[in-house]
Amino acid sequence: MIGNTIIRLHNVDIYQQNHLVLSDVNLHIDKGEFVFLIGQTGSGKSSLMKVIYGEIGVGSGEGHAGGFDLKKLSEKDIPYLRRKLGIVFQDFQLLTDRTVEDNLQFVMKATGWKDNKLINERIRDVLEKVGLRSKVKKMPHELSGGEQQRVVVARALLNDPEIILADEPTGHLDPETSEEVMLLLKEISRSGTAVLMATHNYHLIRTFPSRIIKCENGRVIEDVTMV
Ligand SMILES: Nc1ncnc2c1ncn2[C@@H]1O[C@H](COP(=O)(O)OP(=O)(O)OP(=O)(O)O)[C@@H](O)[C@H]1O
Repeated sequence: MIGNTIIRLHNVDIYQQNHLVLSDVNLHIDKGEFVFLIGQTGSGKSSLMKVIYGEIGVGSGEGHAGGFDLKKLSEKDIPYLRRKLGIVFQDFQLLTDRTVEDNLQFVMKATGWKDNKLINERIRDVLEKVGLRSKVKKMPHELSGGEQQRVVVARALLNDPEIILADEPTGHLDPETSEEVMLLLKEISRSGTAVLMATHNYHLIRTFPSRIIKCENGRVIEDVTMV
């Protein structure tokens, strides 16, 4: 991949089973960009993200993410691709039976970290970034919804990803807490990690003007202007 490009899809058709969800997708995301992904329910936002993290294959066209050629991706490449992507999805919440620290440690061990000293340092670094250093020993139920979501963002940052894929990260949060999480994601993009955030929350889109990509009628429209 050339220069600062993190994600590049060129003429890609995206299928769920045998159903063509999005055709002829062209998408380009650079280092440190913040991009909203919008579109009605069922328009293909999650499917697009699944292509980027290797859960749905690229058939026609070309796709690159985090330095990987998505067309040539093998099963054994997938964990390495995912280390370059931070994933913040609603169906990937914190494990409720262990502390914040143990949640983060669990992911690190699963992604190949071995040195306990480095693990502890990294956990404290990412919690510092999301403003939750003091909550390291707390159980998820001892945190507010917004704090839990910030821990999920911290977990996504553990492997210093090139991009965070966030699918409705504020879906369950009240307006004020949604803005807090949004500010955090914006700050993360300013520090160089791109963010692709699927949302239905037009208030956030108006409050935090950013580049917008839309899934509509089986197509991806790049650079939509909102009024
Ligand atoms: N596992 C699956 N098998 C078959 N079809 C699926 C599967 N997952 C999604 N689809 C279909 O693919 C289309 C796009 O779904 P997708 O989840 O990508 O939409 P979305 O824009 O993310 O929706 P939402 O805003 O509700 O999350 C829909 O028609 C959906 O029914």
